[in-house]
Amino acid sequence: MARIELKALAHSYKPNPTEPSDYALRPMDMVWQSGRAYALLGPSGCGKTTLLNIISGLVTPSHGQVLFDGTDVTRASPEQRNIAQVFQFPVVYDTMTVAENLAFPLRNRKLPKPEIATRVAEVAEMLELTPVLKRRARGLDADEKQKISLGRGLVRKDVAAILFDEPLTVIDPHLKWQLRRKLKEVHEQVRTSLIYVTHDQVEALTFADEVIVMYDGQVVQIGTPQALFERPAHTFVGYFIGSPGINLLPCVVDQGDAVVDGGRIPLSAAMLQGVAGFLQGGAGTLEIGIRPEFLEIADSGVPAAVTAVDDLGTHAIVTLRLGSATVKAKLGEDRRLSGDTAFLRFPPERTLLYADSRLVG
Ligand SMILES: Nc1ncnc2c1ncn2[C@@H]1O[C@H](COP(=O)(O)OP(=O)(O)OP(=O)(O)O)[C@@H](O)[C@H]1O
Repeated sequence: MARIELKALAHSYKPNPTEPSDYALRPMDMVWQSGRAYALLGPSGCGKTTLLNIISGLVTPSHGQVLFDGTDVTRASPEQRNIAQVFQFPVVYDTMTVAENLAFPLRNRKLPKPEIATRVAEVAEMLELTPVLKRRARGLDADEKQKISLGRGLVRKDVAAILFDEPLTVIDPHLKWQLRRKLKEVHEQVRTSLIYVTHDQVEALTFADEVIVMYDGQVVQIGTPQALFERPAHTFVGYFIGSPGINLLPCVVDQGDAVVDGGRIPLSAAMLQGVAGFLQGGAGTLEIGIRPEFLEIADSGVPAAVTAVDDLGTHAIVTLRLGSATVKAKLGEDRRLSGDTAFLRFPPERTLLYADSRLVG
């Protein structure tokens, strides 16, 4: 397995890019540590597949370098980089048995037969394919075929990294959860470097040691699932991760408070210090961010009109109107609301400030 480094990497599919919007990937520097599981998360079109294909060698970047353990592989093929890949749709040989399919990458590398047999048995066991090992792939359903693809990705121990491009898309929803857990377990056993592309936050958060969130051709945050939830570095991360997403309220800063439409929210010294330079610039957008989980309904505070309460059994989502903005609060089942007006408290340690979409302080 390899430590993967991207140096001043950018990519445009256009021959003469000039505008930032001409780039599928904007300039980035990044290090992927050996042996970790990364999820590449973002909406459709943000550049995930382009980045994955640059790491694998299927696409040569228009700018910058890719290094594997310090060696420049920018122009090397996937075979030369020693990468295993699992795609969205199963890649299996229908006329071969499941065991032959799993053995294929090892036979290609001319491993001794006993070693191949042992490894195939191990991987089949991990993915619960043992009962069908002797069956031809042709007769199997899409779920089992994709498990074979996953197995072929996992079977070689000597790969630099295994790259997955939305591998669970074709899998039946009730099996997805199980396979995701399985992949995590397998990773804990093999500790190969894994990069897993998905647009599904649950998939990313349950699978990865670290999640890389992409938006509009840029990496906007790299962090543990907890960090992405508690301190989104960009408003997009706050909105994309969590359900419902983060509340964002346009504000101005006045005498140490954020003034929102409807009330004042005290800011910490660190936030005020962080935002000072931005305020001197005089232009741009400031927003208060708070997760629905952390917004409190108290006996006093910023008044807001309750517009809806959705009782979801274990908790309720309360929708409130604050000036011209709408906010949501997640309440435990022990909390009850009385009346049409609620008072909102913004706990300082949970309240975030964003300047032009970037976290301040
Ligand atoms: N071969 C190509 N030629 C030209 N433009 C491309 C090509 N492949 C991707 N793009 C463009 O590059 C941008 C990033 O696409 P990419 O497929 O990397 O995003 P993604 O995040 O993987 O999206 P999805 O989840 O839909 O696959 C998009 O605007 C897309 O239209």
